[in-house]
Amino acid sequence: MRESKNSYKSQITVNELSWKPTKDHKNILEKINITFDKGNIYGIIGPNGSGKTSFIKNLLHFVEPDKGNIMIEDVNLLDYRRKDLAKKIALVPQNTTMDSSFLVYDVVMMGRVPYQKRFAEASQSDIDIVTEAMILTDCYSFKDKEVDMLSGGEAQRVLTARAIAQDTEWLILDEPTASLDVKHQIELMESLVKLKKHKNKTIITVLHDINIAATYCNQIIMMKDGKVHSHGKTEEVLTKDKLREVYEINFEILDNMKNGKKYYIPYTCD
Ligand SMILES: Nc1ncnc2c1ncn2[C@@H]1O[C@H](COP(=O)(O)OP(=O)(O)OP(=O)(O)O)[C@@H](O)[C@H]1O
Repeated sequence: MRESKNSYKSQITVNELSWKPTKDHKNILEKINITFDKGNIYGIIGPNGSGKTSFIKNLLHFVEPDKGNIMIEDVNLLDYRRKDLAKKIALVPQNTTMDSSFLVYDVVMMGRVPYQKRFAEASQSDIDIVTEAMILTDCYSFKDKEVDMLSGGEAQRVLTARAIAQDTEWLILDEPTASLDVKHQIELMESLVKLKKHKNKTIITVLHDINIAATYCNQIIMMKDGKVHSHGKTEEVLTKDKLREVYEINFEILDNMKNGKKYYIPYTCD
């Protein structure tokens, strides 16, 4: 891993990032410039096909930029060894079905692989971290179930527990609430707030639900057509004008008396 000459920064910096899946394809991501600072919960929002998942794939080095770069704490993402990157950033993927007969407990324990020597048994610390991650995501009661027997929402919680067990400073989630019932949506988002507050994690999460983003994220990145349309503090980004420009629909914005945040109601003109 090559260190840059600059002073150490606790940031992920995305510089002029452009990406296309093949040489002849048009750009899916276009000149993205953004800095993620530690200690925040970032919500990435935007319409279908605006490039949110493609952006995340670049952040995790699943694909490589065509132009620009991504620096993680002053080191180019492309220079990280896979195992070192797995100790820095964990991912909760979108809608993954787990087609195997592994037990829930074993899948969550896979989050500890970057820290374990080959063929070594789990340490007491691994077991404690895995247990804590399962309790936080409400998976402990079905830890001995086979994962291919789980409902979509249960599977999503197991994958979240596995990412938490990876114990990284950065946690990236792609639509983590998509298949969860309303109670588990709230519980998952509250567990992310706890991870930020008590374990010093920085969260970057793709969300479709603007009200969930408004309630739990203190920073928003709003994408449209492969570009960052606007980014910054949640209430400064989630304005009627900006939301209309991006989603092509109107929004009524109310005060949410329960939590002091805003509440967003979409509506059409006719
Ligand atoms: N490997 C690929 N080959 C061709 N097109 C791709 C590829 N990956 C993404 N795209 C296209 O890039 C665009 C952005 O896709 P992406 O999945 O990043 O959007 P998204 O904002 O995450 O969408 P959604 O909200 O529907 O999940 C889409 O039009 C998609 O079809």
